[in-house]
Amino acid sequence: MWHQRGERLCLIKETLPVYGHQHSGTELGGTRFRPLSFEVPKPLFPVAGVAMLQHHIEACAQVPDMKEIILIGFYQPNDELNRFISSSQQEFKIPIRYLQEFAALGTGGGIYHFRDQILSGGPAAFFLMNADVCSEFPLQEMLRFHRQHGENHCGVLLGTTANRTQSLNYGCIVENRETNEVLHFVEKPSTFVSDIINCGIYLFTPDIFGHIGKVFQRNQQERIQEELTNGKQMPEVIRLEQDIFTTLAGQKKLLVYKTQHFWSQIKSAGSAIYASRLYLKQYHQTHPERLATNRDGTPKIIGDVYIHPTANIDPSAVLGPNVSIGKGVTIGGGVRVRESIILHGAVLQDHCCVLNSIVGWDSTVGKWARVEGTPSDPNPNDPYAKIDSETLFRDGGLTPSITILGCNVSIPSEVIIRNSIVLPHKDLNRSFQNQIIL
Ligand SMILES: Nc1nc2c(ncn2[C@@H]2O[C@H](COP(=O)(O)OP(=O)(O)O[C@H]3O[C@H](CO)[C@@H](O)[C@H](O)[C@@H]3O)[C@@H](O)[C@H]2O)c(=O)[nH]1
Repeated sequence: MWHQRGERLCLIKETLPVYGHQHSGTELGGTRFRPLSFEVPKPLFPVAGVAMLQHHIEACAQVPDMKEIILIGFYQPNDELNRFISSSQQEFKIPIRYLQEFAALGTGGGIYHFRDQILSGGPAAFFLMNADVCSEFPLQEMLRFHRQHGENHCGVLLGTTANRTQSLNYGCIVENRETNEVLHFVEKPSTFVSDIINCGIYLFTPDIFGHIGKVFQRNQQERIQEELTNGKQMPEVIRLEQDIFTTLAGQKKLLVYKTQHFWSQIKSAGSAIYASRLYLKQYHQTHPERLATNRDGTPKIIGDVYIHPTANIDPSAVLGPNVSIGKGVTIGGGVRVRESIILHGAVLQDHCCVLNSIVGWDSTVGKWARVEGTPSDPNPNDPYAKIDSETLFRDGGLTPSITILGCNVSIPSEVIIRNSIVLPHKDLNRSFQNQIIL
């Protein structure tokens, strides 16, 4: 059946409220990503030089017979998203469409709502991915695994190993080690369930919609009742994890494919710097042309560095490791940048130093200034540690984290900005430490 129809499509789901406005309830579309998500929807934020979503799209485009990519969100499409879609279509030679939900329908509700579009063309299976993850996206391996395991199951979940404490922040999967069937699935349990966690990357057959449909019908009764009693209209929210996986676990319907390759969530701005490091490392195999090299008359490069071809960098600057320099950035003499993302149009004046920071679009860092943050990397001594996407505040204070300059911020010469978040369009006149500068 697979080969006869041979059609596949890929969905990348993301809740994309317009520029970080929040929907009630859950953390959606970039609240922990502020102030950067004021300027650009989180999935378009550049990680290792390209939009976060481009990494998903590149992985999909490499799967043979991939026919289409659909992006699902409830964000009003704007010029930036449209430009991204059309340039990606051209570059990767694959149709890409954006489907807008009328409300946040939940991860299962969204795909169920658009099931006719997803199933048009009779796909044998489709991938579904969370937009806020970075991964090597072993899609072809998942496909092989799916084929090897016959036709009874309706989904393959990508799993990875986490340590016991951090596993509680994810969907936890208990598997039958011989058959790889999912025996139990618990979303963010309060006590330890399993060290195999859900990566938010799935391969489904169309049968998944039968299972979502049953939950939809059941909820429909409750919705009608609610409407009659309270006059309130409730959207058809269905959570893939709690409402579908938990029920299907133990029924031989779901399998888990465990990856040894890199994977991380991208929830906070700090995790974008970590994700950049992972992708830059991967470029050695996939895109060596994106990595800067040491040549005469160019800045000194240490480790993995991405530089947009339009950036103007003084040869006496020293960059890296893990640095991404965006379009049109200007970097003066003697500048040092390490573990940072410099967004397009930013200017780093002579001899300034930028460490563990994100410098926003069109911001300026003055001469001899120092912009520095605290990295939020996973514990390097624990092979299964994941990045902690901490909340902004802990014990009444700002959690030490990377420094973020919003767009069009101006840092004067010879000041130090440490562990701070500076909102857009600020003209600072002194040093700051551990502050949110509004
Ligand atoms: N289109 C759409 N997308 C949604 C909706 N709700 C959430 N999403 C998107 O789905 C992704 C994950 O949703 P979250 O609700 O933020 O869940 P999570 O805490 O990241 O946990 C999920 O991902 C983990 C891996 O990163 C998993 O371990 C966990 O089981 C779960 O799937 C994000 O990209 C989020 O924007 C919705 O109503 N509509």
